[in-house]
Amino acid sequence: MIERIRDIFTESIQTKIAAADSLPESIAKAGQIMVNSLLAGNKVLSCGNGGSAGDAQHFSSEMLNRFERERPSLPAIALTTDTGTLTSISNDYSYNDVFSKQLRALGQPGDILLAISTSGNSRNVINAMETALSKDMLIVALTGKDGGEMAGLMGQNDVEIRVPSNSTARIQEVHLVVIHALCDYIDNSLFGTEA
Ligand SMILES: O=C(CO)[C@@H](O)[C@H](O)[C@H](O)[C@H](O)COP(=O)(O)O
Ligand SMILES: [Zn+2]
Repeated sequence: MIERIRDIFTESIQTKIAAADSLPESIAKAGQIMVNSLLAGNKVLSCGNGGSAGDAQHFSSEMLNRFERERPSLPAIALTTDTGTLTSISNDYSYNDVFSKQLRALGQPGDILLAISTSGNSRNVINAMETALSKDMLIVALTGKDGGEMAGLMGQNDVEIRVPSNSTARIQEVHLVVIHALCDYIDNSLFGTEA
């Protein structure tokens, strides 16, 4: 068991090293479209299932509260948090609609959808992306594996950040680093560079 535990750390580190090689350009592009959207008075809406729901909320907390420095609150909404809305949309329509139905009400042209799925194949996240496209929002997709169906839905100005791994857990671990890198990009762009 000790060896298994060591292997988990080693795999996580190796996945992060591979991601440090392949992802910085797409993370910078995603950070810049988020900055442009925030400067235009827009916001970031985030969604995902399971561990990715936690990631969606982690991102919105860092926007609404703070990341690593004192600065004004930034506008973000996690679509994963309102149990009344989530249960009633699932009950009356379908779990596939839980994010897209909220987005139809809350999404504005120029807003960003942060769509998080390790497989790229979660139907409710895909439906949210289709709604975002129909509302002239931009999409930042955090994916893994082969990008799934989500990879085929990206518009010209959208950004997919695909973690080079086939393991859901390892992909999630890198998604968290990506989220922190996006927060760092946003804070440094909007409020000045910090060491
Ligand atoms: O956290 C984990 C496993 O590490 C799970 O909760 C995982 O997030 C769930 O199986 C999700 O439903 C997977 O969805 P997705 O990442 O493929 O979109
Ligand atoms: Zn997990």
